[in-house]
Amino acid sequence: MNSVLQNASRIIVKVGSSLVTDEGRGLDHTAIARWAAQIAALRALGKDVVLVSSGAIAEGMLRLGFGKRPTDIHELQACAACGQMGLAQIYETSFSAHGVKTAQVLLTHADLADRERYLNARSTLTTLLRLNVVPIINENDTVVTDEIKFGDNDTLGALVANLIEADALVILTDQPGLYSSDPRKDPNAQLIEQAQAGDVALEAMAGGAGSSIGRGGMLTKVLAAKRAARSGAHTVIAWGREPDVLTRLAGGESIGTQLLAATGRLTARRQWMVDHLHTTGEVVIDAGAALKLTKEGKSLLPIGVLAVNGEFGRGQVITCVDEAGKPLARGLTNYASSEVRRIMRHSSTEIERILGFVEGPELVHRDNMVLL
Ligand SMILES: Nc1ncnc2c1ncn2[C@@H]1O[C@H](COP(=O)(O)OP(=O)(O)O)[C@@H](O)[C@H]1O
Ligand SMILES: N[C@@H](CCC(=O)OP(=O)(O)O)C(=O)O
Repeated sequence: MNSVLQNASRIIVKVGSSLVTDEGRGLDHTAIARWAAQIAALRALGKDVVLVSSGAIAEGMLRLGFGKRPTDIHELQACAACGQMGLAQIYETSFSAHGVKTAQVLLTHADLADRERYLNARSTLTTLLRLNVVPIINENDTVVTDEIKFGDNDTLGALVANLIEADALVILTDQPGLYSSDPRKDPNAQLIEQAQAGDVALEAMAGGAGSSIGRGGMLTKVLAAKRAARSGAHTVIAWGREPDVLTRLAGGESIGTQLLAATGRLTARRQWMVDHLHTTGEVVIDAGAALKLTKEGKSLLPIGVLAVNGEFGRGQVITCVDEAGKPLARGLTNYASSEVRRIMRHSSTEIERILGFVEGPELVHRDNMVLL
C-alpha cells in the first residue's frame, strides 16, 4: 500500500498542541526543528507545504503562569496572543536554518465564510506559496469567542485544504493514527491503516482529546478528513514523533492511518462549482473570449466582456454567457459588477488606471472556473 502523499504536490500539515508544546511543558524545539527540516526537504522536491500549528494557548498558559487552562474566555485569548509570539519565533528560527521563509497567517471562521475574504485568503496563500514561503496558520483566537470558533485546528486544517485545493492533509498527533477505539483507554485497540474518509463507522471509533492539552481528540480529525475529502484531499493521521514521518510519507511509505477521498481533486471542485453555488449575475462575452474559454482553456479577461447583467460582488459566482445567451462557464469573479462595467472592453493593463487598483489581470481566473 502506497502513501497518498506520494503523488501529492500541495500538502497541508497540521501539528497539535500536545506535540508542539511537549504536553504543555514548553515549545518542543527539537520536534519543531525536525518538522522544519522535513518540510524544507519537501519544498526542495517542488511540493507546496502549508503548516497549521496549534499550541498558542498551551504556550501562552506557560508564559503567563497559568497552572491549568483558564475558563475565562478573555484569559484564554490573552494566552493565545502571548503564546502565538513564541510559535512565530520558533518557526521563523527553525525554518530559516534551512533557508526557508515563513509567514504568519491567522484566520477566523468569518474569514472563510465571507466570499470576498475567502478569495483574499486564497490569493494570499497561493501567492506566498508561489514566492516559496511556508505559511504558518493558526486560528485568530484574539478576535473570536466560543460560539464562532473553529474550536480545533483539525477543522481549520481541512478548511485550508479546501481553500487552496490541497492534495493531502497530514494531521500529526500524539498517537500513531486512528485506532478502533481510544488506545489510552482500550489496550486491545487496533490501528486502522486505511479507510474511506467520511465512513460513519470511523466516527464511532473516535473519542475526545486524550490529554488536557489537546482540544478536539480523534473525532475532529475524522470529521476533518471528511471535510477535506469534499475538495478531493486525502488525509493521513500519524504520530508526529515518528522519525522522518513527512519525508517518508512523501516517499510513498504508508505510515499511520490513511483516509481516502472518493473523488479526485478536480472532479470535486467542478462538482462544488456546479452544484453548490448560486450565481448572482452574468457577463456576456464576445466570440473571441468564448473560444478562449471553451477551446483553449484560458481565463476570462475584461476585454472579452460585452455586457453585465445583475449585481454581484468580488468573490461571487457569475455565469459567462455568449451573445446568444447560452451559458458557457461559471466561476468566481475578481471584480464587482460596478467595476466590471468600467473595465469591460478594456485591456487588463488599463485596469489600474481605470479603477485605481488591480485584483488580477483576469476577470475570472481559469482555476476558479468550470465550463458548463
Ligand atoms: N480511536 C482513537 N484512536 C486514537 N486516538 C484516540 C481515539 N479516540 C480518542 N483518541 C484520543 O485522541 C487524542 C489525540 O487528540 P488531541 O489530544 O486533540 O491531539 P492534538 O493536540 O494532536 O489535536 C489521543 O491522544 C487519544 O487519546
Ligand atoms: N488556536 C489554538 C488551537 C487549539 C487546538 O485546536 O488544539 P489541537 O486540538 O491541539 O489542535 C491554539 O493555538 O492554542
